[in-house]
Amino acid sequence: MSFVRSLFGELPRRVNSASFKKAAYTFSQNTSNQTLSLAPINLCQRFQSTNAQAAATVTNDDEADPQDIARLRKLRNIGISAHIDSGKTTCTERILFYTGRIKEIHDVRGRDGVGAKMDSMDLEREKGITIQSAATYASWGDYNINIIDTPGHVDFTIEVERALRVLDGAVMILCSVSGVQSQTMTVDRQMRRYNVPRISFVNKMDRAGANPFRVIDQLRSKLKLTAAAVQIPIGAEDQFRGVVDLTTWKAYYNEGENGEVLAEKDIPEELMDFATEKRHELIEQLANVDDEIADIYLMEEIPTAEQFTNAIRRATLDLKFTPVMMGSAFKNQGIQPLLNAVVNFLPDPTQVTNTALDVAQEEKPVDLVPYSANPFVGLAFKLEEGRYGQLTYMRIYQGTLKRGAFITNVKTGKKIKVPRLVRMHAADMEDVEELGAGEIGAMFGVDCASGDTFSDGALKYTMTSMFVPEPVISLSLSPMGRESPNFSKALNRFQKEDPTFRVHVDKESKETIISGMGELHLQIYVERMRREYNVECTTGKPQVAFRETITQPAKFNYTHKKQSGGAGQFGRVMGNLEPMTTDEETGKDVAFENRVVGGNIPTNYIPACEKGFMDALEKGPLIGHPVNGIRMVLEDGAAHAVDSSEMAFRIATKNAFQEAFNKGRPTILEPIMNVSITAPVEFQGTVIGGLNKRKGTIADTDIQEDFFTVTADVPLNDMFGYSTELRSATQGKGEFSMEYKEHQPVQTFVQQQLIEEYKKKEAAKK
Ligand SMILES: Nc1nc2c(ncn2[C@@H]2O[C@H](COP(=O)(O)OP(=O)(O)OP(=O)(O)O)[C@@H](O)[C@H]2O)c(=O)[nH]1
Repeated sequence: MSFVRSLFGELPRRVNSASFKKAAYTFSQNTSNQTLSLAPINLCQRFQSTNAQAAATVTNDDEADPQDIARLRKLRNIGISAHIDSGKTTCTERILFYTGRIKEIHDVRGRDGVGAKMDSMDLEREKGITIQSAATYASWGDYNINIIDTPGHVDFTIEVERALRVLDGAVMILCSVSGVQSQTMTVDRQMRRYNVPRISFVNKMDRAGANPFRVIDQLRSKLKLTAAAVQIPIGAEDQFRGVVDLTTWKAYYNEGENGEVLAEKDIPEELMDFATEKRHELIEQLANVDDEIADIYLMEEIPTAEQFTNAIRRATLDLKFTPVMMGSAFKNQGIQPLLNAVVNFLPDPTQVTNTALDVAQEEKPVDLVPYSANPFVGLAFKLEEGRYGQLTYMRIYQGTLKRGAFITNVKTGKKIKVPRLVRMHAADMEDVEELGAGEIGAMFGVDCASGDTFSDGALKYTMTSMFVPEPVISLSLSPMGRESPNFSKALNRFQKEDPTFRVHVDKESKETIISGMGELHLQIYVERMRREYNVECTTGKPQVAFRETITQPAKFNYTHKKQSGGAGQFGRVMGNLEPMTTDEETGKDVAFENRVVGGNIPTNYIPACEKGFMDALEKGPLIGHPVNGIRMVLEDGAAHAVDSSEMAFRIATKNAFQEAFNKGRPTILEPIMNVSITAPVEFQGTVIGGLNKRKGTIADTDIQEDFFTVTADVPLNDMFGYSTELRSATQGKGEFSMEYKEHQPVQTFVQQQLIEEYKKKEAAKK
């Protein structure tokens, strides 16, 4: 049973590929910076898809403003995702430097104490990790690139999800030594979920043990991607000096103090054989996914640079191929060629079909048509508390967003004026008058929740929601000293910003409980509470987010009666409790169904029964954790002409639920984490022994050079204190990461233990 739910379920977002053969790209080579500029093309086939037309006045290039088309062709919205510490922030920093957006390079945890530009939160700079994704844009040649730097730590997965939702393409960064790591797999799943075309960048080519071809093998074997190197390295490890581009058949070296000069030279003689072999491999891989290259391959010819580029672009957009680039961000190598790859191989906004649901037409899916002349539709994909109030990040899917214009929040129907519009550059911003279709920017002073869709007011479109994982851990939280209104203000703000961060007040203990994706996730909010809202808090012990459910159906027949003295109470409910799997369409795994006929329970009491059901879900009978995976079917009942009331039926249903629950072979579910550990091989036995002790199920082990990687499924409840154990078991040389996999029933004896503990706790309260 899956307990990961999306709010409204997912709609496919796909790259429109069917028409690529007809709408072939023609490239002309621009030798100065090696980017290939796109000549005008006719893409009219793309939007003659079945359901797109309603909202668009402009549906194809022939009708569109040529200037708008030219702007769109030169626009890229990309995300940079990877396993933690692979160098995303460092890469982004270099991109900003080479594109002239920043004048100096400041490294992550750099000695200059400035920190990377993209890590703008104090906490990020201190910890050297990226927590919030920051948006920025850069110009490369005459291309505009919007970049979202995403965090790598699993606790911040929602940030990655959000970024991928609104981006058209992505760069997946891998470490040349560690290759495909646990988080790479998470990112891979996310990219597949949102059909995001990607290029791969093997970073840290300067590190000892760097081997990009081993990484490519892993992309093929572990992620099942058709991947091939578009470059080969010149020199290795600390002798790494540049790359040979297999498509242009030239060598490129970064020269100058900060690698700002990209020198093009002939391929060194000693690399000719290897380059030829790898070019052959590239052709072979492309031939498998592209007809034009297949023909060339059969004729034993070598594609021209243009043929290569067109084919790589086609296959990448078609999600059939990932080109692999390589370099060292830290040593300023290979970043300009990566930028060229971004503009050459990743789609512009018109090449990605984004779908919305038309609320006015029973949520019929409609394709959005990204021309600026069309009616406005945009998605608020991220909120941030900025220096000047709430900052709302917006992706414009069609139409134009103008400062001073009125737009409507489709969910609430509220019309708002856009007071201020900016383009983001990490914590800095630039005011703009308008943003066209396909752009990403931010608005000030707009009250909304993350995930809200805005339109011109006439269109009632809602964009598909984002995949929101269930929280796995919770903490009790209370402000130290005097109550401050800032406490609840901060909690409200954080919940609006982050759907994986949840807050509720335990009805009995009156404690505020926060839940999220991991200890670090929650710690960061506690810390932000202190720094940004001046509220110091104490926290309870982290608790695993258990769930309760039943495994077999059970009948209920319950009468709530209090008819002696004063106003009486009477309500009788009869029916069934049933186990329920997640409904694919709604994403829900709890439901209340009313099948009462003949008015045995008057219809005006049915909502009260449903409320009683919702009350019961909050606190399960076994250990007081929320109940999931359950349907309550109300079939019959009875009411009393005088004594029945909403309250009586609400109580009756809640009690009926609890009674039936205990008859339905109830079970406790716990979050199982997918844990991945890497350490030197000499510690393999100890590490695996440790995992066994923690009830881990080993899924895979892999040895590379002197390191082994083991992945295992381990109950989160058994992972407390693991980082300390791993550190001492591996002399500080082991690393681990974990990601939520699913909720699964706990073992019988664990269930007994948990119930005993809960009973004791409850008894102590009395
Ligand atoms: N040797 C070497 N180190 C690098 C390279 N790129 C980044 N690093 C280092 O790797 C560490 C992590 O780099 P970041 O850029 O913070 O990585 P990140 O992926 O953004 O990290 P998170 O945001 O925390 O996930 C830093 O100490 C960098 O200096 C590289 O090309 N070579």
